[in-house]
Amino acid sequence: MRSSGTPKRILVAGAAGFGGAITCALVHRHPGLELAAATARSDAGARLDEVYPHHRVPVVLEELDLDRHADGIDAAVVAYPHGASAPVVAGLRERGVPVVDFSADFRLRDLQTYERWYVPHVAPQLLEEAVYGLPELYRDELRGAGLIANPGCFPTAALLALAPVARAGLVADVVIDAKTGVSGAGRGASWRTHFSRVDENVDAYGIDGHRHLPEIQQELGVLGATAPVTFIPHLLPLDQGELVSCYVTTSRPVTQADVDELFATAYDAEPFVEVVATSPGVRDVRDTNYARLTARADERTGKVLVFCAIDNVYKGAASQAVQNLNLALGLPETAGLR
Ligand SMILES: NC(=O)C1=CN([C@@H]2O[C@H](COP(=O)(O)OP(=O)(O)OC[C@H]3O[C@@H](n4cnc5c(N)ncnc54)[C@H](OP(=O)(O)O)[C@@H]3O)[C@@H](O)[C@H]2O)C=CC1
Ligand SMILES: CC(=O)N[C@@H](CCC(=O)OP(=O)(O)O)C(=O)O
Repeated sequence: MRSSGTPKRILVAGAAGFGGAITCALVHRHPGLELAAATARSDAGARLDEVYPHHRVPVVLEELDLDRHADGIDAAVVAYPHGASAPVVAGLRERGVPVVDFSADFRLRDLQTYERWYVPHVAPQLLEEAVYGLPELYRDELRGAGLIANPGCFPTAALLALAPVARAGLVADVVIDAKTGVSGAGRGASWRTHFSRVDENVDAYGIDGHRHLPEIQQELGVLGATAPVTFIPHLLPLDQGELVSCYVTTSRPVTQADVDELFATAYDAEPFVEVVATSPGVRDVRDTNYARLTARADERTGKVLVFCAIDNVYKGAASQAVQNLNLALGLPETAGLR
């Protein structure tokens, strides 16, 4: 770690992926950070602005060499898929490097739950030190953290929508109806995300259980809500953007004034959560670190309805990682993000 006045040097591993590339762009333009190196496999040797011209980051992608790349850096972002991330994160932690991990490898505190939904864990010894990287819930723990598990995109939106009502002990049952663009699936093409299948189409997926369900349940549990959760994502013909519509059956009657007070108390001081009166849309938050939400007490049904829009690759991944880096490295939380 170097002196506090100089820019903090950041390694981005997995820089040729959607999330990694945006992280490089955010770090490149950040007043307090410097892109020390960006690594990739298939695109190694190419410049990032050849792979993604619109990000305009003229850095040459290199093959990851942990000994070389971990030397002289202040932190790393690992933007790999789950399973591939854990060994690299472990290697960086062994070398004393603070890490923000994009994958699910360190999000679930219970090893058995992780292995039930994902793959056998190769670095379970690090689970205990990992901090769940949702700054609105874990700000104090994120300051100076060594390992940050950046949340999934759906859990980010759903937890921001539900935290005020969960904390108030109001959740008796909740349905989370989520919509996402295809960039959430990463840069690898598949039939599921093929233009010819997605264009002019909408469908639900993960209806027998999506891997973000245990993550949402874990964090709602920390907030005191252990009620049944139904979570169903839908794929839309969008590139970036995510909207979660949450239908909460409440444990006691609530008025709109109650709901307004809960959300104002939770978010009035939050730099990246906008509580608005009108229905938020994904365009309202595109390419930003903002979560934009509205909450209603529905007098006809007695439910609380909360709608939250984020950009899945920004607040759902890359810009949230930078918010977390800012906290971990002692920089202003909003630096490089507005
Ligand atoms: N896209 C999104 O909206 C969100 C993504 N995430 C998470 O962020 C991570 C990255 O996602 P995203 O950027 O979308 O994914 P991409 O598929 O676009 O990028 C992942 C990158 O990881 C690299 N990679 C894949 N497997 C390995 C491996 N075994 N070893 C080393 N590198 C590997 C690939 O590198 P190469 O191209 O060089 O082969 C690829 O560029 C994932 O964990 C994802 O779940 C989280 C929230 C939202
Ligand atoms: C469209 C699409 O496939 N979206 C992804 C979102 C993944 C994500 O963003 O989160 P993780 O970091 O947990 O992978 C999905 O539903 O799995």
